Amino acid sequence: MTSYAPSTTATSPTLRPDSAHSKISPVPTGISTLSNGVNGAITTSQAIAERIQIVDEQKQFNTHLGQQIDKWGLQDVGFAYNIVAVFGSQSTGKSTLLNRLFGTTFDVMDESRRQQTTKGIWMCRAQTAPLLVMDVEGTDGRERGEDQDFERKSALFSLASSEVLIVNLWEHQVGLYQGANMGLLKTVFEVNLGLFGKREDQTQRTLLLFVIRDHIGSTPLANLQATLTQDMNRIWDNLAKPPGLTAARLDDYFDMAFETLPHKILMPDKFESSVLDLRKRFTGESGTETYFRPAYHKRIPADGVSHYMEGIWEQVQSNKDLDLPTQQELLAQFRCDEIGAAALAVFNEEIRGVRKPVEAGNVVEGLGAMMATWKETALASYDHAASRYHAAVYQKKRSDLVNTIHTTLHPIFYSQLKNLSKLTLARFKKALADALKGDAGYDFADVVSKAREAGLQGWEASTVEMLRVVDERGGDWYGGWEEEKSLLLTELGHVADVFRKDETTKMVNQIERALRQQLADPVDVALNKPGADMWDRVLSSFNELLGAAESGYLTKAASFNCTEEENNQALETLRRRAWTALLNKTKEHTADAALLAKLRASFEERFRYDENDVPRVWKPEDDIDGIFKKAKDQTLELIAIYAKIAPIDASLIPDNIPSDSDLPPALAAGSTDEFDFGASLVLLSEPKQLDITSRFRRDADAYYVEAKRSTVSSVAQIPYWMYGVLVVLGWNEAMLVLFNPLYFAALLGLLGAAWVIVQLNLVGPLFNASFLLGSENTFRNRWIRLPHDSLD
Ligand SMILES: Nc1nc2c(ncn2[C@@H]2O[C@H](COP(=O)(O)OP(=O)(O)OP(=O)(O)O)[C@@H](O)[C@H]2O)c(=O)[nH]1
Repeated sequence: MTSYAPSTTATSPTLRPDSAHSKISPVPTGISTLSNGVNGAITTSQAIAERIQIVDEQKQFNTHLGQQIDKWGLQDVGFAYNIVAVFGSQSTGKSTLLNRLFGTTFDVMDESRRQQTTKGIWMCRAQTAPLLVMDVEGTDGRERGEDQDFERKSALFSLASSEVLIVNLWEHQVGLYQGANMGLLKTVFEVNLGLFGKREDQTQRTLLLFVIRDHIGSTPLANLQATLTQDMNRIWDNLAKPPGLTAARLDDYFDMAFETLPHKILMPDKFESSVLDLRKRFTGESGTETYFRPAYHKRIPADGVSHYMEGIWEQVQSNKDLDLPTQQELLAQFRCDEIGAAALAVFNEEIRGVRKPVEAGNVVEGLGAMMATWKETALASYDHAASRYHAAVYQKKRSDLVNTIHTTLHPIFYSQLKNLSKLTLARFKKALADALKGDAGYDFADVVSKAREAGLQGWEASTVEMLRVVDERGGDWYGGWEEEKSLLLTELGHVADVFRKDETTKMVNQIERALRQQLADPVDVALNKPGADMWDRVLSSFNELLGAAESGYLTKAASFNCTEEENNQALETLRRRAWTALLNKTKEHTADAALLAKLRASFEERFRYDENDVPRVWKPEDDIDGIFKKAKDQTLELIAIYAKIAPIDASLIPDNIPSDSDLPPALAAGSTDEFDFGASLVLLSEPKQLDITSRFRRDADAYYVEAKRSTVSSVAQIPYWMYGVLVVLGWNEAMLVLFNPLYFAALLGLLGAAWVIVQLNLVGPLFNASFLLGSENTFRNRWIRLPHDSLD
């Protein structure tokens, strides 16, 4: 079972860090917190003092190692850390040495019980340096008996991860070739050959640091070193080496260093000062060279150490061949995936904010720059942590990450493209509408080209910004972009066509309106002065104005980029409308009431005025009948003139006014009745002419009767003798009235009424009323009695 000791407090009261020696404290005083120096994170001394059993007695690996490394503040230091492991016989003061050297908190044996304390493999962080220290269970462990399996596995494990292997031994063990240490060294050399022997690149080395304890001083270090070197070479030479490595030498793989420490109990002061000196060789204090050389580093980034060690231990445990390059590659794959996933999680969180609005059809401003930033941030975060791992794996996973980022961004890119196209089209429409709002004075082609140019430029600027997110691998992005651009251009063309049609129609309408106004006066003048050349005058004006309108249209249409067919259609429409306008104008003049008024006026002019334009006063000797007949005949001739547009000069009749049968169905469909130019020349049908003729005759007859009556009234006189007859015959009646009180009273009443009428000025109105009544009766009687034919 794995165990995890989170604090310095020992789990057993008998197992406590050695603190008996007050001169050198395991935790340097005055240091309460430490910065790991990489990301500025502060790690407390309490956290640093924590230890962890990474492999327990049951040979289980502790999966909390990663968390502990993080707590020690080493997660982000990359390669800026070191690992040292200690080996040696049981109870040779290994833990004591490590605690003294590095301020670690490994358990130290209780003197009174003398039993093995370190079980499995423990790890601590050094107090003053980014150094991981491994305390390995003592070899020849009494509790494990003859089980050499753990010794081999822990040696393999330590060699695969540590830079420096401290071999801890008593002075008296030196030269004992058959001793436990020699067995340990043999194991170390064997597993080292298995691990690093087959590598072509033999730069991977390990430092073997022999620390000779309880050195009395009688045998100098040089002699001890020579003995140990001799022993090791002998072990190396006797080693059964794999084929191809028979010539391999010990110093091809190992560097050696030797240190002695005085007796801890007998020479405590010397012991402590020697430990202090030794510590400097690890920490580099006082500028001394350290034991840690780059060639010893196993090149495992600190954040991958736990996973790497777990993998190594798994391999070691299952007795499989431990292939470090494969382990490093596996670690790289695992860590690069983890780092990539973390970077992607942040990336996905960032794009979440724009995904909805873009999918809802909105354009997100500056999306290209945002996309680039998100991608850069994700890759920078990936590169920062993953670039320390196996180069090929790092590159491959980076490429996968880039692809995932592109795939995630692609739908957003595509939606943004579509939204930008929609926005560009809307802006294009508005720009055209605004520019064409005013009166003429704009060049349509110029307006369209400028608006299209501006729209396209904006679209490209925003979309190209997004394209920068992908490199040459974003082929589908570029393809989609090109496709969308050509779609947009087609759409812009359609919109411009619609506007051009509208503008053409508007222009034709304007020209038609102007033409109608210009046509009104000449047509009025001509039709109010009827005569044989009346239609010549009308059509001359019409042709002149239509010609001007047509050339006006063509001048303006030059800027519309219209096709010839469109121009022809527009001109045909214009001609047709101009003709309709002319017809409408003439119909105003040939409407019943208007035409009758014209005929009456013409007749009156001829009948009631003489040759000198002086009004006629009819006398009995005048030839009323003759004058009447002539005036009437001349007036009746006008009806035929008004009835049809028929100029004397037939060439004045336009020959390019299209009938419905000449027009394409789309243009002809607007009218309800089918238009035929030839038929449109006839303004009054035969029945209509007869009707007008008959109505005019009645009016003319009235004039005739009036003329006749005026001659009668001018000759009527009462003879004077009639007044004498009236007095003689009425004498009796007058006397009767005067002398009869009743009649006399009635006479007085009548006189009174007459006086009132005179006073109220009612004489005139009463006279007029009685005259009109009388005239009406007279006319009615005469119309009834006078047959029309008698007047012809
Ligand atoms: N003579 C002598 N005794 C020492 C020295 N260092 C430590 N001791 C004593 O040796 C005993 C074992 O010390 P540990 O540090 O527990 O030894 P260890 O090798 O870690 O023991 P295990 O972990 O059980 O293998 C303790 O009682 C220490 O006080 C030393 O330099 N000389």
